[in-house]
Amino acid sequence: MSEKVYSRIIHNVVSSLHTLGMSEKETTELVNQKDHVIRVVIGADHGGFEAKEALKEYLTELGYRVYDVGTFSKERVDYPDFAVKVAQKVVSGECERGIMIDAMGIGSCMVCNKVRGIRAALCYDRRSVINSREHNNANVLTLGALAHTVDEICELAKLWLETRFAGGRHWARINKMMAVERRNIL
Ligand SMILES: O=C[C@H](O)[C@H](O)[C@H](O)COP(=O)(O)O
Repeated sequence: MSEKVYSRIIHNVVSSLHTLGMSEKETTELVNQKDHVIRVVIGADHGGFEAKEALKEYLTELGYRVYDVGTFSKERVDYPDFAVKVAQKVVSGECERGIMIDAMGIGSCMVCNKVRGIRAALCYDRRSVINSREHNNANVLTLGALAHTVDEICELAKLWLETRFAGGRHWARINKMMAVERRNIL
């Protein structure tokens, strides 16, 4: 079985267990087991290019398998072209998480959240990073290169990748959030 298919099955099974009545503690423990991040997809527009290059090196040194979907120069590009690639790698199960950097992080967040299955969070400090993982189970992080130094971007990305979903009361909210998405599709 391919890693992609396996990831999708695990995700669906864990989500269903809570819905079917598994206790919060058991579900959270199971989520934490599967919440181990190995593969991270990163992307950027021209504004985030330099930060993305530094982040790629940093995350690789930390031991992550990093997939870079571009952009690959400072030439002006359109952030939706890269944000959607990041989002697709996450929903396909090829990567557990995605990080997208543009000038302010806003446009990329908007694009990623239009892809079914994505919970993208534009974060701006350690507290928002932790909240986006513990409460919102964000699977894509967007950051603004103009809002941070490269070192800050690396630090925020590391914290985000290491912070686990808290489960518990947040499960019901995530399920309601995803139900909104399903209703919009129908
Ligand atoms: O939210 C969008 C991002 O901040 C973009 O990086 C930004 O709009 C790009 O603008 P410009 O083409 O002026 O560099």
